[in-house]
Amino acid sequence: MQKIFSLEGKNAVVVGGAGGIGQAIAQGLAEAGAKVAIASRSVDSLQRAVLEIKEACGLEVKYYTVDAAVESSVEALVVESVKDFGKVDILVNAQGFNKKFNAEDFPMDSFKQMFDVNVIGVMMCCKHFGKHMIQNGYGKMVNLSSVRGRIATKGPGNAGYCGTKGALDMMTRQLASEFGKYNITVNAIGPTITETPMMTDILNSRGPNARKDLAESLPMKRMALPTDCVGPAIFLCSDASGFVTGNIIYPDGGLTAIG
Ligand SMILES: NC(=O)C1=CN([C@@H]2O[C@H](COP(=O)(O)OP(=O)(O)OC[C@H]3O[C@@H](n4cnc5c(N)ncnc54)[C@H](O)[C@@H]3O)[C@@H](O)[C@H]2O)C=CC1
Ligand SMILES: O=C(O)C(=O)C[C@H](O)C(=O)CO
Repeated sequence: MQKIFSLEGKNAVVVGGAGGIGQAIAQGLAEAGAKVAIASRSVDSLQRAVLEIKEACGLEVKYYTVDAAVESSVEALVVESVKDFGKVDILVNAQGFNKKFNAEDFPMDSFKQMFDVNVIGVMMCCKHFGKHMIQNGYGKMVNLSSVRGRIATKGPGNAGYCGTKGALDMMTRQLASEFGKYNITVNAIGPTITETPMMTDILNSRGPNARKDLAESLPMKRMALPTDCVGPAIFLCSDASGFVTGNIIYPDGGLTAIG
């Protein structure tokens, strides 16, 4: 691997790293040379992910439990990971979920829960890891947004999710604006629908042709995989992106080009 893409000597925490896109990114960062920890709510899923990463690439990753929607839990994650690693250079926020309801029936508690995790949870991680990175004079933050932060769905149900990802995009730009002077970059990755646990039920509910139709609708004529986010993540976590901040990269098979 070219040296500017190497993550040797860097320590990374991937929140929401026990499955789906976060787990793929955690493995990718480890393979690029970083020491990696994944953080999520369930010990079982964390231990399963640690094992899967070890089996896939032979590398060990640490794990921490965190509820990223609870500020004291995020503060504890920062304290623990800094104690274990000495410093944290890279933060990936891959936590998030989607609950779909028609707008006219949207239960407001579900709407708020999405904001608690997808926006406020990300802000709390950027805030508390940000304090630590400011002291270190170095940091790379990557937030998992979505094409849904930029283009709405044709069908109903996504008012809450689109709202959270649009807010996340703008928050990412503002954090980039504030943290730039501390040598901290803040960027986002905006995938299109990707085959992960978050999307399984949604895709199954759309019938047997859902995946084929989805693939056909994209210029690149295939469905997105969690690994499609790995290259963008390594770029945004490495010195290769030294002067890139406040940006969103779309591993979307061309959807936003035609959307
Ligand atoms: N799968 C997809 O089609 C797309 C996903 N995304 C975004 O990518 C990110 C990852 O999504 P997926 O891998 O698909 O989902 P996933 O459900 O496979 O993974 C999300 C992870 O976040 C964790 N998490 C949720 N709430 C948390 C909390 N309060 N504290 C700590 N961890 C929490 C979950 O336990 C899970 O491990 C999310 O932000 C999602 O919105 C964006 C575009 C497309
Ligand atoms: O686009 C949809 O339909 C969705 O369900 C949104 C997904 O949850 C998503 O994250 C696509 O980016």
